[in-house]
Amino acid sequence: MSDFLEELARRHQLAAANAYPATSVVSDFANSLINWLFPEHTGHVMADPVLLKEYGRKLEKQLETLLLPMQHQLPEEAGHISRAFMSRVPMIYDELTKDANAIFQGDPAATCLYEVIRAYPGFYAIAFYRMAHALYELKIPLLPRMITELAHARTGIDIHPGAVIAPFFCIDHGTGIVIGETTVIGQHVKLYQGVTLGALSIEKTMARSKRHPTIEEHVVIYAGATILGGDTVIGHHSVIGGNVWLIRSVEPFSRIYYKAEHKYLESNHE
Ligand SMILES: CC(=O)OC[C@H](N)C(=O)O
Repeated sequence: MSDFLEELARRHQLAAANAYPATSVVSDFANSLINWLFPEHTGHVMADPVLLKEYGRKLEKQLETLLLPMQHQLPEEAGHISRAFMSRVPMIYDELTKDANAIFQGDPAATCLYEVIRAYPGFYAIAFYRMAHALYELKIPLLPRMITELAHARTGIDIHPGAVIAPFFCIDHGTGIVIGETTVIGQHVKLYQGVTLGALSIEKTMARSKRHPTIEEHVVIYAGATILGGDTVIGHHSVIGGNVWLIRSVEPFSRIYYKAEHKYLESNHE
């Protein structure tokens, strides 16, 4: 056998030893959970409380089955983690209800909550993030990242499951938003498309440090702003303008705007 094929054989053996669930199985679980909590999302309604309870049990079993192949990498037994996750679901629901309301209140174009839940990419990305964050806190490897990447692929909104985001989080439009692993966001924060809450390009050895900014409550960040660094704190009630590049902290109630160096040229030609 050629060296190349031997190399591939080693890779496949290693992959078999690190058995993670198929992406489609993870996607099915994540979407089923959202539909259980918010039937508006797909329109698949289960009004009977008995059915709802059964569905909850089914989801718990589904998560346990999904975790079983990776049991040797889990801090606790798959069934225990699955139960622990399901006990957190009411809190996830509460936070998502607040997020949906914040999106509805924050966007004059939203006609009703149903529209936000059914059609808004921001709601979908936050829902997947909140689910992934709960699994991340339970120290489950890879799975949380798979879940946020499903939302990233669908919405263009990239939220790392490690970020800590308080409720009443509003994302309007959202395409191109990036929120890094150690970001902290307070209540009632609103982000527009293309915002990056990121890290400076630093050594891999700094991986466990706080690398991403802290955004205090009631901050609005307009399209295309880039805010970087673990020591960067955006004080509460600040407004950060579009295309701003910020790698330092700003006081509460700040107004930070991008000042163009070149004026637009106006043509007099007809
Ligand atoms: C969001 C971002 O800029 O992240 C940079 C890099 N992935 C890190 O986590 O440090």
